[in-house]
Amino acid sequence: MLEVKNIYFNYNKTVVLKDINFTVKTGDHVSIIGESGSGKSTLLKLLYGTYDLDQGHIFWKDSEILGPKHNLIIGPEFMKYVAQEFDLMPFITVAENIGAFLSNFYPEEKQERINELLDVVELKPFAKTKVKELSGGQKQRVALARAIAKQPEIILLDEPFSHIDNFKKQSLRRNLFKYLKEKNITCIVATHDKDDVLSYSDNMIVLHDTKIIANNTPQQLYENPENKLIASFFGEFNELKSNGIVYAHQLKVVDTSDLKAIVKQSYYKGNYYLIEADSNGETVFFEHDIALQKGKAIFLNRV
Ligand SMILES: Nc1ncnc2c1ncn2[C@@H]1O[C@H](COP(=O)(O)OP(=O)(O)OP(=O)(O)O)[C@@H](O)[C@H]1O
Repeated sequence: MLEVKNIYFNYNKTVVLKDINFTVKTGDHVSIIGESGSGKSTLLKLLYGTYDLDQGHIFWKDSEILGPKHNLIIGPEFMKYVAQEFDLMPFITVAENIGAFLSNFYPEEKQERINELLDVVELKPFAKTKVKELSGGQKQRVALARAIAKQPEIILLDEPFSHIDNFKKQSLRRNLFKYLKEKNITCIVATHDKDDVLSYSDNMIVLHDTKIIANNTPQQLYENPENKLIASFFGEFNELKSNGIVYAHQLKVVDTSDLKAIVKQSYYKGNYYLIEADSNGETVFFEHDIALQKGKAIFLNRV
């Protein structure tokens, strides 16, 4: 189990994290979300022992994770951290990068392991390509494969798919999170993407204004968003005087209701339209299967 107890941290006297407490069970996946600058990357770096804490303690099982004042080498053996700027060796191949920290003692097993990892990140065709010739997204995939090569007990991922196109992202996300679950590797992901969270995280931690403002299952937070920050992470929403926070897909056009609105704009979204409307000076968003004429009066109800 990972235990984070009452940690405080500042950069040059600017407090970034205050009174942070949470635990993660072995094998669980937890995502950390929050606005840009809310301290997600800093928290991952603290979990890795990159900096000394101002206060508090971090434990993985019985080992305390300590910063550079106490350790010559940053990052404990059982933990891997994939930063936003991945640190690869550009002049050697993809396969060599992935195998760089694997033992040469059993060459056949080493090759098998590299092949397995190339499959997880879908880079088999690039095994012999030099890393300097890869795109940003391909490099990110090499960094992910290298991080899991020696099977850590816990992995910290900072925006792991940020450089990867949508076409590859879906399958890579499935492969990677499935692989980590199968191997019982605890995983902490800092992300802006709800798709990293909804299907794959056991818990979701929300950072805001130096503190944790929510820590619950993604389903619980999605279904009962306590505030606008949480709702906005999941999608387009409204804060209605009568109904509180309501997602756009929860409002439907009906024959009559107390919520009257005038259509302002229809946005094509593929399998639906997002409609922007005005209700007594308040902007309301809802989803509809066809575009609606600007100026049309409609009534909405929460479904
Ligand atoms: N090395 C540093 N020195 C000083 N301040 C820093 C340093 N790194 C980050 N900060 C500041 O600490 C705050 C938190 O930054 P952090 O990178 O942890 O946020 P984040 O939530 O990961 O943001 P993003 O989503 O944009 O990656 C920001 O205000 C940032 O400017």
